[in-house]
Amino acid sequence: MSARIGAATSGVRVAGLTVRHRRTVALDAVELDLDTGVHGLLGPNGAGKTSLIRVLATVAPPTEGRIELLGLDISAHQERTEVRRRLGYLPQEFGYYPGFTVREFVSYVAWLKEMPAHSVPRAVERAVERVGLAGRLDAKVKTLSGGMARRVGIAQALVNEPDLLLLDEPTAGLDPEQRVEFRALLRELGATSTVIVSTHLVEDVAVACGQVTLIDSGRVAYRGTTASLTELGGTADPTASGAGSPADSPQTSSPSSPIERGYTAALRAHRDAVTRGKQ
Ligand SMILES: Nc1ncnc2c1ncn2[C@@H]1O[C@H](COP(=O)(O)OP(=O)(O)OP(=O)(O)O)[C@@H](O)[C@H]1O
Repeated sequence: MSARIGAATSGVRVAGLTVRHRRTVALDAVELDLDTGVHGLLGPNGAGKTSLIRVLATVAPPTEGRIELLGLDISAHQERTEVRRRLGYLPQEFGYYPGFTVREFVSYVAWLKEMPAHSVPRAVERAVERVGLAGRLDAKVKTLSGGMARRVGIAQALVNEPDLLLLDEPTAGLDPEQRVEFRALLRELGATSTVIVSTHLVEDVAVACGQVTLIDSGRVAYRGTTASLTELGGTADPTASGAGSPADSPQTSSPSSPIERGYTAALRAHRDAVTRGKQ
């Protein structure tokens, strides 16, 4: 049996994770250690967030590196199968059979997760209730609005009460009221599970996440608590132009909020260190 990265039986342990898409290095020797709680994954477009979530969801293999999820080594077939039963995953774009109702679609995912048949009907109703769609259980998914379909995507990720929940841009398309409710749901889930949320909305992180990981050009640029990133923003120069083009800035309703300044300051410090290292 291969040596373990850590002794923990929960959370995420990643060592030397590299992901290449042809010649593009999407992740470059990433080290991560995440435990129970809600973890925000931030970073500019193309930073490598989706590549990371896809590898953690076991839908894409790493090019190099070791990954332990819930104490299990996902390079081993049996352990990977066990992890898949216990994780929930919302991809950035998810597909469904057009003829499925919400109930049928979420039940289908429960079946894929090999949940005991007797527990499925109640689990499906509970997951759909949690995303505020109880009244639409028997509606066809294709008849729902984009935001509602996104919530169905969140429901399918929750149906097995996962120990590890991976959400790629879950709030994209949600209206403000739904976003507020969803962030409360995230906090509730993070009390007992490891939840990783990739988002462009700094408010998602500020309100729902205890910890932040900032990725830039495939590397971890910052790891810390949401409070420490906000604090970093409190000491940063609010007039500083930041880490680069406006596309580097996360979306926020308050462009000069302390956490956004913290994001920009952390990114700039990381890039300065990378430049110094090259000199
Ligand atoms: N299938 C692919 N083939 C080639 N390159 C890819 C592929 N998928 C991703 N990439 C590249 O890998 C890098 C990381 O992409 P990734 O989608 O992981 O970033 P991201 O942080 O999720 O971006 P965004 O915030 O825009 O969703 C980018 O340079 C991207 O162009």
